[in-house]
Amino acid sequence: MKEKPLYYAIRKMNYEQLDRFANRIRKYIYETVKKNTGHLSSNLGTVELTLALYRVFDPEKDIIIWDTSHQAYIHKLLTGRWHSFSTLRQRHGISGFTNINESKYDYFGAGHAGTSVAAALGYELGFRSQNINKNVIAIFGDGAMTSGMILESLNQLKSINSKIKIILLNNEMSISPNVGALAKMLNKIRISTDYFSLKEKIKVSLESTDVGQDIENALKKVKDGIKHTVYNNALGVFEDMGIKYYGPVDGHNIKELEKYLEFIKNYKDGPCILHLKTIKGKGLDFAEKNPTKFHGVNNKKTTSTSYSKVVGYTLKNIASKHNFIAYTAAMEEGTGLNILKEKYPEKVIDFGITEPSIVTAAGATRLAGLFTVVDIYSTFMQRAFDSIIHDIALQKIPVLFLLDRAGIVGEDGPTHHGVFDISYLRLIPNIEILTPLNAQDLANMIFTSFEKDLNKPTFIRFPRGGEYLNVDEIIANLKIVDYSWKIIKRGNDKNIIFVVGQLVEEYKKLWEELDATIIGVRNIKNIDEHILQLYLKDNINVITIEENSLKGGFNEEIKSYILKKKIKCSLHTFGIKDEFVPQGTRKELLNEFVVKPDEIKKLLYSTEKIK
Ligand SMILES: Cc1ncc(C[n+]2csc(CCOP(=O)(O)OP(=O)(O)O)c2C)c(N)n1
Ligand SMILES: CC(=O)[C@@H](O)[C@H](O)COP(=O)(O)O
Ligand SMILES: [Mg+2]
Repeated sequence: MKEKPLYYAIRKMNYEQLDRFANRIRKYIYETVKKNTGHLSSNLGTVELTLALYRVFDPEKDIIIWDTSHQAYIHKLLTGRWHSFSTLRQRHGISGFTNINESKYDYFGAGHAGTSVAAALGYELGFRSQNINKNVIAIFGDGAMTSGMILESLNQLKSINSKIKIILLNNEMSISPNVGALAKMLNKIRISTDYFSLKEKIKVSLESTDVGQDIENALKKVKDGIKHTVYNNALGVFEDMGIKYYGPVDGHNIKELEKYLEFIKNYKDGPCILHLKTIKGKGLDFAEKNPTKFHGVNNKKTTSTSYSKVVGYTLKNIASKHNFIAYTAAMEEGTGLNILKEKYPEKVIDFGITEPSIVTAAGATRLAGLFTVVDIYSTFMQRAFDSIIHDIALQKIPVLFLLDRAGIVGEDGPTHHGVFDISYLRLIPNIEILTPLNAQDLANMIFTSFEKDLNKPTFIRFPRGGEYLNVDEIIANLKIVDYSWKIIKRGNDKNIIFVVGQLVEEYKKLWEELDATIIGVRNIKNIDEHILQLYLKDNINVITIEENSLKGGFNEEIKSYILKKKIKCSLHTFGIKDEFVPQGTRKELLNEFVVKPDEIKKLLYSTEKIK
């Protein structure tokens, strides 16, 4: 049943009622993400803004574009998804991000950071050519602001005579604290305005005394200094680009927000930006104190050790012996590099959400003579495709790439599944793609890369998830390994199953059940000719299973080998068809879209299995 949007109702509320409603929203979001997983701190920081925004602007007519959109839950609640929000991030439920197929109020889908201003510009240019007059608003965080895409788009505003309205959410945080000069500049403005409100308070209580007067005078001098150096810088950056600057404004004061939103609504001379000071995690004490921990809430009470942690501990161990730099793109915690950083802060470099720049920089770091690691989620590495080809592979620079979250990620859904990397890497010459079979194998491959050094760019891909293991044992058992494929189980040689990477571990019970020979694939580009010669024969059933798109995937290596050698066998390929995988739990999606245990069994045990 279609729900009535709530944004009409909030226009009738007084400020007291709005405050109460804001609390109710916070509670609902918290209860939902606790149950379903999801993004907490960022949404707690946009409650008042979204309420004020939909009292001043009209989501029916005005084009409102949320960057990344992990903070757009309140937008969803107000635009007809209050009840269905209980299905957030579940299979067939409401997406954790904006999605144009979910609601007409979601004007642009997102999930990856930095696209909002480009999308706003595109809308504006499209409307302009059709003489349609609409407000177009882009909302992005201070973390997203430092991504190349936002900066490239801001650079265009004045020259195309844009009138878009920008809202900048400045909470000093990406997932971890923000990095870079722009973040520093914004933070300075926050401090200066905090100073102004502090000054007002002091003034009231001390004004009447002589001491009070002295402090007041001293503060005035400081204020003038700050005003000059800080405010001018802030205005400078935006206004020099031709963007009218308003702010900074308390992003949690609805009345104040409305006043400034009216300003930007009525500003018609060009592009403008409203700078808001927000608090990540606002309203829930534990989230305000630890916004990074509550950026993403995971409901799984698991004691397994994530592959990211295995990476962190392995690198930490290696760091006692090897000099190197590990680059991250704003994902220190997610990638486990925080573990390395605790002991070796100088070895971890966070450039923020700048994946292409990081890959290029890493190539040059390696040319400068230092072993270099780049640790980026598979889905975000898509942004760096040209850097990989043009800057790394073409020059054959031996950087070690760790592709975290390669495969199905689960509830984040189609924007975040890392199911294209085998395809987008397989076509690039000069590189190695490794697919460890389990946590120990992952640690060993990293260890080997350092001990033997690399002779070409090397990508190690591993999924979201982990194993029940003791990290100390993994570290104690580190050893140099080769990258050949492994016979996991010798069974019926008429059924040969090639399983790529960690699926060997995750589905080990299934492999035990099957009447088949199971081969663990640990290297995608250098196929193991020895194994293929031994096992691929006429009149057998061959199955490949990979957590990647079938187009361009590992299966194509086997297919071309079979064709080249003219082997007369049947080949069945399991992996992702030509489609985007929806959201759901990792397990349900793996069973439905990748491994499909029932189909495999049917294939092996059907009488017509060999064609
Ligand atoms: C291209 C890309 N890289 C990395 C991420 C992971 N990521 C999601 S949200 C986020 C932090 C964004 O910070 P900000 O825009 O300031 O939003 P906040 O959470 O602080 O409200 C990051 C790094 C992403 N979504 N897209
Ligand atoms: C919004 C975004 O891109 C990230 O916050 C992502 O949801 C992180 O997911 P992990 O929990 O896998 O680190
Ligand atoms: Mg932020």
